[in-house]
Amino acid sequence: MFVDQVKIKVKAGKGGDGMVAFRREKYVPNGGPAGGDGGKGGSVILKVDQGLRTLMDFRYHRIFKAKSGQNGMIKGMYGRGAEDTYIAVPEGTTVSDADTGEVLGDLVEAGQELVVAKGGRGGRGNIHFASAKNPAPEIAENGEPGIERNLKLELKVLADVGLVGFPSVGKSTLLSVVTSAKPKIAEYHFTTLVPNLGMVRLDDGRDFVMADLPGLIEGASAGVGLGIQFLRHVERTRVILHLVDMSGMEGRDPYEDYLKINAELKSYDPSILERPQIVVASKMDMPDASENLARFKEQLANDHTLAKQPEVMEISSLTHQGLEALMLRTADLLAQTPKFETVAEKELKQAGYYKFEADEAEAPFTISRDADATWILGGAKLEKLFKMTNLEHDESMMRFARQLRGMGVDDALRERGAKNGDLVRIGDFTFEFVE
Ligand SMILES: Nc1nc2c(ncn2[C@@H]2O[C@H](COP(=O)(O)OP(=O)(O)OP(=O)(O)O)[C@@H](O)[C@H]2O)c(=O)[nH]1
Repeated sequence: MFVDQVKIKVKAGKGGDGMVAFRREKYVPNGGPAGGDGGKGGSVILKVDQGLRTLMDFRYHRIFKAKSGQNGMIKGMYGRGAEDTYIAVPEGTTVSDADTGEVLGDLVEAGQELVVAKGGRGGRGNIHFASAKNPAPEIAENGEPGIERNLKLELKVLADVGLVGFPSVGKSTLLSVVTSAKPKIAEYHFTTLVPNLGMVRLDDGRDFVMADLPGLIEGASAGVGLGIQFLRHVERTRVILHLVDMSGMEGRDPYEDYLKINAELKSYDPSILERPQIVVASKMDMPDASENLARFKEQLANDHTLAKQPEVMEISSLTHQGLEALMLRTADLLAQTPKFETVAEKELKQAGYYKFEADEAEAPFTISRDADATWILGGAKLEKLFKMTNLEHDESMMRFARQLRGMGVDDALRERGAKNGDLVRIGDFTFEFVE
């Protein structure tokens, strides 16, 4: 419950290509190799931004690409590395690979970063391939391709403010008028079977997440009804708005209800009652409301069992009376109340749940055979090597052939029955097999 979820695509930048070039100096007809390396491609990095509370921004922006590195240049000059692309995510975002389901990490601290797609390494220029045997190599690597992956971001939205109160006191209605959430409202109890969550945005720029915690009835803390799930959520909220219906329509005693709800909260976790709580007198547009409220206040004042007198505010979600004042006051209380970790969060942290394994495991090469008898080579490592091969220079191609041999591709082909002159294909590039 309360999980905001979105799928995005990230693509890291390709490394810049290495260059094949030679020194051109006066009086030296054929200088040594002077092709520089390509710069590294930009990575895509997720970073916690504490100003964000939801994954809402991703509804409109789902594809993120980092820039490629610059190609190597003549005179041994390196290509410039591309800048990394940062994606701001809210605190508490869990990141997984949408295709494999593997969890890549939990972003739980301010400023925490997670590299989700590493930029490709720059290809080496021909400077690096010179040897005594081959002083003027026409070999250069292309840049390594950037990693591309589909990610699933999940956010267990933590409510800052919890609405509690008996069924039908007007919790969903209040939530719907002050937030963007649009809960169903109906005239029977337990309309809201899953907690509703909404974001309140104030004109002064402050915002907070408010949750309707319905189903809180007597016995909920003992596991009766749906209450217990919602009580668990209450645990996380920092400010509690306790709605008390002043209409008197349901023939209930508002003061009795108020005490019962507090007793439920207390038996679940006594510390909940120590958090700031505003008693919200609801449905103040109803004829008897003022009278009921006056009596309620009197009862409060005369109750000496209370540790302290609660703050009472009046609203009507129908006429919008008092709503703005209530939201401003709530934001003020939030600003004064520190965040705290729940027991579950502490346990997770102690278990060391940070993972940092965004690197792709490379599959070995694969061999298959086409209908026209062409051998097809595949596999992540092999395809990457191929992409990094500069096809314009025979020597670079020969280097690739050596790399394939080194990986055991030749042997594997021979084992499968490949003969001299058979066609072998990688991607859209075809060549002949030579034993
Ligand atoms: N007159 C009046 N009626 C209201 C007001 N707010 C809510 N109501 C009505 O009270 C009834 C119950 O409101 P809900 O918002 O569904 O109450 P709830 O506390 O969320 O109830 P549960 O989902 O059952 O826990 C509905 O018929 C609403 O139209 C108000 O400010 N004034």
